[in-house]
Amino acid sequence: MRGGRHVAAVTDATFDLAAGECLALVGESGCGKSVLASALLGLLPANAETSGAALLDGGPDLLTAGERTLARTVRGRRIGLVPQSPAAHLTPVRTVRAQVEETLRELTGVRGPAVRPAVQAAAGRAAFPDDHLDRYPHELSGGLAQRAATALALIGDAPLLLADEPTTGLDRELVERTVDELRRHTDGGRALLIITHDLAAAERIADRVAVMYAGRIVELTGADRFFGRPGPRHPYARGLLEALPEREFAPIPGMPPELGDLPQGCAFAARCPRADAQCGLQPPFERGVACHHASSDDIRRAEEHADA
Ligand SMILES: Nc1ncnc2c1ncn2[C@@H]1O[C@H](COP(=O)(O)OP(=O)(O)OP(=O)(O)O)[C@@H](O)[C@H]1O
Ligand code: NI
Repeated sequence: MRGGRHVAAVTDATFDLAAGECLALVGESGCGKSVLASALLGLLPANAETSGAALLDGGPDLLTAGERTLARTVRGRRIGLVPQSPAAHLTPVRTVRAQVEETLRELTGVRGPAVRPAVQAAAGRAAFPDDHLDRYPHELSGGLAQRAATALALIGDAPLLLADEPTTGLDRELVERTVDELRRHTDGGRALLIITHDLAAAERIADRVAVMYAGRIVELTGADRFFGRPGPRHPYARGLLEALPEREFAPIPGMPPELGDLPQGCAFAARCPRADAQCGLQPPFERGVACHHASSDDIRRAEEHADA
């Protein structure tokens, strides 16, 4: 950034995603979720730098692949994207129908009289109403723009679908419908990375959950363990769950640190009830969690279970 300042938007993110699997990426606003997803598609802003590698099914490294490769063979075909701000990604001067038609022609080869029913089918997958297909993006509510973007992203049946907050602006019933449709995407061995603030949606859809905090994945675990027993091991991940209205409804005190000014050690220490001197060192990510106290927590929780 200006003045030589750097923002560590994503650091040491390591994960895999198997065919047929859904991974939910959660964490509070600004922790780097969208940057992580954008990096996989070569859609980072021009001032961004990456290192490391991202491999999809033996293809080229997505982080170093050229714009031509990404545009011709990756985006839409190998990796679908439901963008976080659909209104900004839809082409403003063309109707939803025109955009769905173009995507269908490009990705499925459908032609002639088959196009019209194919457009309706594609719209229907994302619960986009037929009678709004001839509208322009600016004529849509936020929720409808979201559904149009989801319909477009599903068309290619790409082996990997990235869905960045795909349920923003939808009511609960539509959230569940959308989430179930996205889950169906994983049938037949396709993978789904869903980014969401909505832990109920994550619980409904995910096989595994990755929790990000201040640019790092701090916990990565099975959804059953995360939402059920024994629960998350990282204090931040536990705090996220406890903040839910249907649980403790207790917000995590304090604010996340500035990504341009991160502490040396654990970035959550300043807000963490368990923090001690050890936390001045960056905890390694080991066995699914980055916390110096995770293993003592496991023991304590096991003891509590035994008592109960
Ligand atoms: N190219 C850039 N230059 C400067 N800062 C950037 C750049 N890209 C991302 N950031 C910063 O990195 C941080 C992470 O952003 P990101 O959009 O990934 O968060 P997020 O987890 O998706 O949040 P939200 O839940 O609000 O969508 C933000 O603070 C953002 O301002
Ligand atoms: Ni985001």
